[in-house]
Amino acid sequence: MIDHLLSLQKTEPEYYTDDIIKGLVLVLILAGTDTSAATMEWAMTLLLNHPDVLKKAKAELDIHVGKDRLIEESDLPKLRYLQSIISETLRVFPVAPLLVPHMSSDDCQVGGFDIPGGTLLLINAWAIHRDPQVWEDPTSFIPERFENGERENYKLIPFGTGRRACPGVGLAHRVVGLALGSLIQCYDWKKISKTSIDTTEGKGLTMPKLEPLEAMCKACEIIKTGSLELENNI
Ligand code: HEM
Repeated sequence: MIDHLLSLQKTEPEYYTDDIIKGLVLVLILAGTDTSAATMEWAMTLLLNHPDVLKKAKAELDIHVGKDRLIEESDLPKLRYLQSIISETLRVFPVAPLLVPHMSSDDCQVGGFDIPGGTLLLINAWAIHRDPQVWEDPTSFIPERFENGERENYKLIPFGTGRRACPGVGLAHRVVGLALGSLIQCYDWKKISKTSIDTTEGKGLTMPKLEPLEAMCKACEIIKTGSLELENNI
């Protein structure tokens, strides 16, 4: 991407100054890292609290990737259950619960309410995702709900919607999918205590867990075979 911006600098130097390029790269790092990392932490927490879901995800990986090689980005479209886990995690714990503030550029109507131009608008995605009139059993973690086509627009908006929606949505799904898939494929996971892991939300720009996740893991055989395979390919 930096290559692309630098080549644009050659054709439009008055716009693509070093400062603009630095700003673009900075915003991608700021908007893309904590959000993806926090989503991973919530996903692992939910999986540890729902071992049946974790087992089903591992079985899906066994079927579509196998035990002889590590998961690759190209496997992701086949891993529908893993994708449902990510969607369900983002539904229950959207890491940008109020999206980002928007301002109406003109007088408009939203949901029957008259909004004057210049009004600051906040969208409570967290509340929409947990609204019992919109979702059945909204506080439960049920990735299966997405297997039945539960994907209507405006019900699930962890990335916002419309022309100011998150431009990193595709990258986020790939990064979280690959990282989460790798953690599930390569390790056997366990909680550190018998009780459920606390899922209280803390405060922060991207909604963190109040208590950072602690868990135990044991490396699986695939770590050895997968690393050997990687070494041979280098
Ligand atoms: C799980 C991961 C992520 C979540 C939940 C997330 C969520 C969001 C949300 C809610 C917004 C505001 C949308 C709105 O205004 O209504 C946003 C904006 C944005 N995101 Fe993401 N994001 C994620 C990952 C990423 C990644 C990986 C990148 C790029 C590397 C990225 C880049 C951006 C940028 C540049 C904006 C500002 C867009 C604009 O104002 O036009 N995000 N994101």
